[in-house]
Amino acid sequence: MKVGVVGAGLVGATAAYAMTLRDSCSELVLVDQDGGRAQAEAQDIAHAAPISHGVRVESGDYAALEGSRVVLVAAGANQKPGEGRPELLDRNAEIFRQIIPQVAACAPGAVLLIATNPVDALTDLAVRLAPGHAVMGSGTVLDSARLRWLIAQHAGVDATNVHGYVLGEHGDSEVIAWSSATVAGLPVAEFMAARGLPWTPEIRAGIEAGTRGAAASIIGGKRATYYGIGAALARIVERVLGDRRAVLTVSAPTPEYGVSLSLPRIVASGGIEASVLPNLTDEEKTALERSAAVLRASVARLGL
Ligand SMILES: NC(=O)C1=CN([C@@H]2O[C@H](COP(=O)(O)OP(=O)(O)OC[C@H]3O[C@@H](n4cnc5c(N)ncnc54)[C@H](O)[C@@H]3O)[C@@H](O)[C@H]2O)C=CC1
Ligand SMILES: CC(=O)C(=O)O
Repeated sequence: MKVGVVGAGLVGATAAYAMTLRDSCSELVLVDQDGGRAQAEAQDIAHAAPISHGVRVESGDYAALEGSRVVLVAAGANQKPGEGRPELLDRNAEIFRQIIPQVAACAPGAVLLIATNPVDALTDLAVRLAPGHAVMGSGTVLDSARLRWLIAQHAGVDATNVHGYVLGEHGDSEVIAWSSATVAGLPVAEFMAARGLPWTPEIRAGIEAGTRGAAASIIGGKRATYYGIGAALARIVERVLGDRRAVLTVSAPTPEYGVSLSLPRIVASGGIEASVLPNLTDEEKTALERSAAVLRASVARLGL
């Protein structure tokens, strides 16, 4: 159960660390254009192996990806404070044109998991650059976790007992599917009423803003986000390796919308087995159309 990580920066290394501590795989290989960094990160993470699950952690070149069941791609520029994800598109697309064909050649049969931003457009690009590979982007798995955490904070319950999906773009146009969000199996408003907790349009708007603005807020404070995404990536990898058929809001080409975006998807060993569109209100459907239009414009810039 070998996993490759291309891009051993904050996100790639944190995901590798999360996979090591969670026993997500048996072997990890870190690849980066900065070979010294990949080697140092692999060594540092490997020191956690004897006191966790014994995962073998190494660094290498592209050829070392051979035999990987999943290759996580987290190489490329991240946002500076005040910068948006779309501003990374041209720089990171150029990097993808260099690295994805090498990944595809060296790890035939691997599922490619894209984390680099803007993740939806780069998922579309990776699909074109790695024909025959199953490709998915981390999409709104992180945003859905942020939403669930914020609702849980207000509801006063364990965040794992909150369910809810963020759909569409991993970015400003993302859609919070309130109509299908639940706490302890109840629609959010019903749970709050049952517990005597306030649930006003202002509280809901605050949770939406907290979900959508989380990355900017964290980047403003410490220049990058990596723990939440590291855990999200480890979770996705585990679900693929274990053929778990977990429902995760990963990003993938979506014919109905003509672009890669996030919907709840059943994730199995071969990648995405099926997509499930929750029942949406008319307002949510319109917002999802709008999000898809934003993404189509972004992909058009790449000439795809
Ligand atoms: N999908 C999501 O939810 C999230 C995505 N990200 C994205 O992940 C990406 C990585 O972010 P960080 O790890 O913080 O950046 P970082 O700067 O810490 O790491 C990036 C790594 O990519 C490597 N790299 C650059 N060009 C390369 C090439 N041609 N070949 C191989 N390696 C190359 C660099 O040497 C560096 O080690 C960014 O695009 C960021 O926006 C970050 C957080 C969440
Ligand atoms: C950086 C980024 O995409 C995030 O933390 O959501």
